[in-house]
Amino acid sequence: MAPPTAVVATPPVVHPVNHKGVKHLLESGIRTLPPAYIAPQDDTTVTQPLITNPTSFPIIDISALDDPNGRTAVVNAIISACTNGGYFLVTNHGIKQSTMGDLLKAVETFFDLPLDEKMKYASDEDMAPVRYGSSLNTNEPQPHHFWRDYLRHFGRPVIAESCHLWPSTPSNYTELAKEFLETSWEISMKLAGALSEGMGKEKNYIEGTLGEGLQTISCNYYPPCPQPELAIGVGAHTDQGGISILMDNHVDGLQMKHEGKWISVPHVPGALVVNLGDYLEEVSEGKYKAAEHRVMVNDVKGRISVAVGNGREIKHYGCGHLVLRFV
Ligand SMILES: O=C(O)CCC(=O)C(=O)O
Ligand SMILES: [Fe+2]
Repeated sequence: MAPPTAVVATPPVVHPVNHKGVKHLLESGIRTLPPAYIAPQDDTTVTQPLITNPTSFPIIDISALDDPNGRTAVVNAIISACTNGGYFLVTNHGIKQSTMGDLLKAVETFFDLPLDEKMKYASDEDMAPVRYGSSLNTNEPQPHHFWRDYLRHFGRPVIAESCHLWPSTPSNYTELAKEFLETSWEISMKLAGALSEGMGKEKNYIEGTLGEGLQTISCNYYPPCPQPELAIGVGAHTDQGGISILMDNHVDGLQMKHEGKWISVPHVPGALVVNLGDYLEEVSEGKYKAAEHRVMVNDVKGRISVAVGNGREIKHYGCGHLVLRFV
């Protein structure tokens, strides 16, 4: 009898990160996807029925949260959405629609800058105070890349000390990003109040566990992709932090997973997308769900999103410290 043949697993091919980004790659004239961008089929294929009906997506008007008569109904809606899937759309949240539009425009202008300008913000530090990059926020070798470029920096607790490091072009970026970060924190804390009540705790319970807090803002650009069925903008993941608040330019792509099915997030003018991260699931002992989500790409129109993660102070992340380099 022949001796059994050992089955040796082939190590995954790892690719160095392309710091210059997907937009630059596209502008170099590629017509087909470089192999490094081909995602495993399970990540990209729609294996489960995809629900696109906007009416099945929770939309919560939070204007009555400060009104003693209307508060209970809003609190219950927030608790219900966060117990079921950990995501919802929020309206009447206090961020002006003009601020949202202007910030999306400023982000688009940033990604349209010549590569040299953007590369001024490229960094090898995961925790650099500002970072232009592509794919994931890491320099570790990756089996495949995501079809996404990003600009990422911190808000709380270091806005005042670090905002002079943020992109100076376009000139209105800093003011708009500051406003979006500060208001996102206020909205998150209102939501955290409702969620604390849902846990039978004082309104400020969750906020009290965050210490001085930590905010990251990710401005994401997903250019049109020559072979969108092979690539993924961002693979399925949950956010690490507490409450993430996101807006986009109404180009499809973001999907939430609910009971094994991917649901496309609908576009409602002026609304923000809220999704809970791992910490909210942890602090609520599983009552609230961290929402698994991913971003698909298309071959027609670039998607831009701005996402703010609002979470616990940095010492809880086990990932070192903010590297505040004053350049
Ligand atoms: O761009 C999006 O819609 C989502 C981005 C995202 O999930 C993230 O930055 O964690
Ligand atoms: Fe995310």
